[in-house]
Amino acid sequence: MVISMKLLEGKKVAQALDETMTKRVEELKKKGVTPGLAVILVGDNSASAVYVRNKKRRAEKLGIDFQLIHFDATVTEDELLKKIDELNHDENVDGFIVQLPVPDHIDEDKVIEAIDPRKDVDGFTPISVGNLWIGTPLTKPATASGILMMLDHYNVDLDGKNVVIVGRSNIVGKPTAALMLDRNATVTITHSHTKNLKEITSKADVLVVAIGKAKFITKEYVKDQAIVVDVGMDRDENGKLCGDVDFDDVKQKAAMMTPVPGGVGPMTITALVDQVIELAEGRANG
Ligand SMILES: Nc1nc(=O)c2c([nH]1)NC[C@@H]1CN(c3ccc(C(=O)N[C@@H](CCC(=O)O)C(=O)O)cc3)C=[N+]21
Repeated sequence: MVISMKLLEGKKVAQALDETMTKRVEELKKKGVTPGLAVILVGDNSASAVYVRNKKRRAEKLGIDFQLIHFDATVTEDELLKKIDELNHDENVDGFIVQLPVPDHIDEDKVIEAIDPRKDVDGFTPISVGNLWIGTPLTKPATASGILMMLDHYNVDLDGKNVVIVGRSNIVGKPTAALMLDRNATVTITHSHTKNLKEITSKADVLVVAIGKAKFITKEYVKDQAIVVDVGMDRDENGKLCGDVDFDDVKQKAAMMTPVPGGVGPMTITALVDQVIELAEGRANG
């Protein structure tokens, strides 16, 4: 059997987009503005540490001023809120994020609500979410935005397409639905209580999977010649990084697919730094 599936290589797309973003940063620096990104990391979740390291590497490669604020897992909610208030008022920080998850003794909603929506480069505050859904986004959640940037790069037209999203999280499923609706796709969000999941996913022209279950999606879930976007960051039975999609099984059927790693992950970071540069451009233009 000949497999003609096209790989959606997020890593390569990210590298290509880095070139234009580097030029934008250079232009800003000529105007005396250096884009600033800060990341607050609480505790030492090893996956978070890897993601944050990747963000730092990409930001610095582009000439963005990157600041990591690393708190011990025992930090109090008040100390964290104080730091957020400081960053809200720091003129050199165009945007910042609080890397999730935060430890259980900290109220995640309270922390997110404390972020100034104008600096919310994650797009997680209630104001940001509201603006996203009425079609006037201030900022866009990075993973959702990164997926769109990647599909655009490969000229995937979403207009009128049947999109099925597996997973209803605030950080991936819901914002991806909002952005794809805006592109005139017909969007269905499925989740752990969905009945007959296979029947629904196998009608998808574009299937986006963000459930955090290693290799859950096998070819029975996928329509012939579908486009499959895998947001999972899981570990397989050998401890190796893999996605929510059983890549080797599904590749016989899909027209296009993202690998893990090297797919959505690098695009998430691209979307984040793009957002920071955009805010800095707003600052430079008064
Ligand atoms: N406030 C907040 N904002 C986020 O955007 C956010 C977050 N919290 N918490 C966790 C998720 C996850 N996330 C990833 C970022 C980069 C990779 C990434 O670089 N992945 C590489 C490989 C990573 C590895 O080697 O483990 C790849 O797919 O090729 C993955 C996942 C951002 N998230």
